[in-house]
Amino acid sequence: MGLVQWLKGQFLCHLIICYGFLVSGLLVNLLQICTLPLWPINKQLARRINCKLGYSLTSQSVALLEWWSGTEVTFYTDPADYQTYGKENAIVVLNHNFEIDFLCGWTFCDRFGVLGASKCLAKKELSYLPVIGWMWYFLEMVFIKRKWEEDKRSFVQSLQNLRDYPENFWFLLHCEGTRFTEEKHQISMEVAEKKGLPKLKHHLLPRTKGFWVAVQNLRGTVAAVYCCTLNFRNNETPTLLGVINGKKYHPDLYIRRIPLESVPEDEAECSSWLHKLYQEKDQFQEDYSHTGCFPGPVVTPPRGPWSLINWIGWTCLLLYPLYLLLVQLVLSGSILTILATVAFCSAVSVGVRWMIGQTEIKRSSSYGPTSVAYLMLALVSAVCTYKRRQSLLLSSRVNITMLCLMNLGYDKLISHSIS
Ligand SMILES: CCCCC/C=C\C/C=C\CCCCCCCC(=O)SCCNC(=O)CCNC(=O)[C@H](O)C(C)(C)COP(=O)(O)OP(=O)(O)OC[C@H]1O[C@@H](n2cnc3c(N)ncnc32)[C@H](O)[C@@H]1OP(=O)(O)O
Ligand SMILES: CCCCCCCCCCCCCCCCCC(=O)OC[C@@H](O)COP(=O)(O)O
Repeated sequence: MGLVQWLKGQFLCHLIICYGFLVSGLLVNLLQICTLPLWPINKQLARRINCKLGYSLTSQSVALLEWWSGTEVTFYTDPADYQTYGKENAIVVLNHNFEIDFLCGWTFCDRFGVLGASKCLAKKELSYLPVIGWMWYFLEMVFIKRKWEEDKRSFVQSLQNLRDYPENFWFLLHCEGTRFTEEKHQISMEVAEKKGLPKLKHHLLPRTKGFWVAVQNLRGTVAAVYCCTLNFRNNETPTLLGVINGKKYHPDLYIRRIPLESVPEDEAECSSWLHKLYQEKDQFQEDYSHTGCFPGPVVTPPRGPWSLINWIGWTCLLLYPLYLLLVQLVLSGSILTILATVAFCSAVSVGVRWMIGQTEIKRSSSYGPTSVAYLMLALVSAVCTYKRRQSLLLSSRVNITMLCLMNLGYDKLISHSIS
């Protein structure tokens, strides 16, 4: 292992990275608050400033991925479509299997100059995330509780607000609504079976309402749907901690541009259209698992220097006061100052570790399969692991129990808990 690679694994380096991200993030949040008085006077200017501030923070993670870990996303796309990227608004549909899929998405945004303005349909919990979540609030991200009756008004309103957005933006939708786990996949395929839809091997069944509402409300604003399919070579399971440790991953991203006019307006037709799209995406993933590549030529724009320049700029700016503080600390020899510094470093480290935890699939929400069905499956897998020899017998027993419950009229309860 080279010296540089060794350094990338050191806690002190991680502490400096996290300190820079957290403190610059809080400063960005503060500056965003300062734009509040500008909104009623010049809303478009306030939005543009927020895009720049957003870029300044988000691009740090792009720099971390591209320059620190050396991860290079390979883009597969039609060269004719490539010409339009970054020059129009788009709805992006992306699979949700990996802990760093948002980072790879940001790289794509950065390469085409839409990183500061990029948006997504995100679960409400993410809006409370310090630094990132607070920043998103000012960038007019759309947050939902994933309960349609409670969401529909604010969802439509947030989409309508984007109609006069002053910068080109991409609006990311993970139609699966949650990250892929084996349990969720199993339940989701039971729903597919009930609905008479073909089973998917690599995706959860997409939830179609959000996509339809987004398309309907953004017609005339958005020019196309970008169907994006992400996978990693050699069955890599990338993590944000891996990236921070300087581990290099090999993501492949296949992008297809679909003009918005070809998406049906009628809700039922749009829903079938999306299901068909996911069946195609599933086939791409299946082919990828055999061939190790996506269809279409590789067209990868070169990585730009700006994310790195911005990152180095912030780090230098913030390390200087930290350096002064440390010198002061050594000179003073005061136990109180030393304790305060240790407490501060610990808080930074714990805070960022907690944020990183939000990206981990093992901490994924129980959205989708819940209560009865989910608990049953969890129970089955736990028991199966513990008592391997009896696993077949037990799982079939639980399946029989579920069938009995359905026959006893608990069908509604089970399908409600599934949804
Ligand atoms: C590569 C390029 C990248 C570009 C990047 C650009 C920008 C990046 C910017 C930021 C990056 C940040 C990344 C952060 C990511 C955060 C992502 C998230 O938070 S994902 C979670 C939130 N998002 C969603 O949930 C979106 C998907 N969901 C929907 O759209 C839903 O429709 C909904 C709006 C939430 C409403 O859901 P609801 O369930 O109420 O309604 P639906 O009609 O859709 O579904 C009901 C329907 O589904 C059936 N059902 C039941 N169980 C299941 C199941 N387990 N799976 C599938 N379907 C199920 C149920 O029977 C109902 O059927 P029916 O209507 O027939 O009765
Ligand atoms: C220089 C940069 C340093 C970086 C230091 C690390 C900082 C930590 C960054 C935290 C970034 C947080 C971005 C959160 C995005 C998480 C997206 C996500 O994966 O959400 C999950 C939802 O979609 C679905 O939720 P589940 O139902 O699966 O539950």
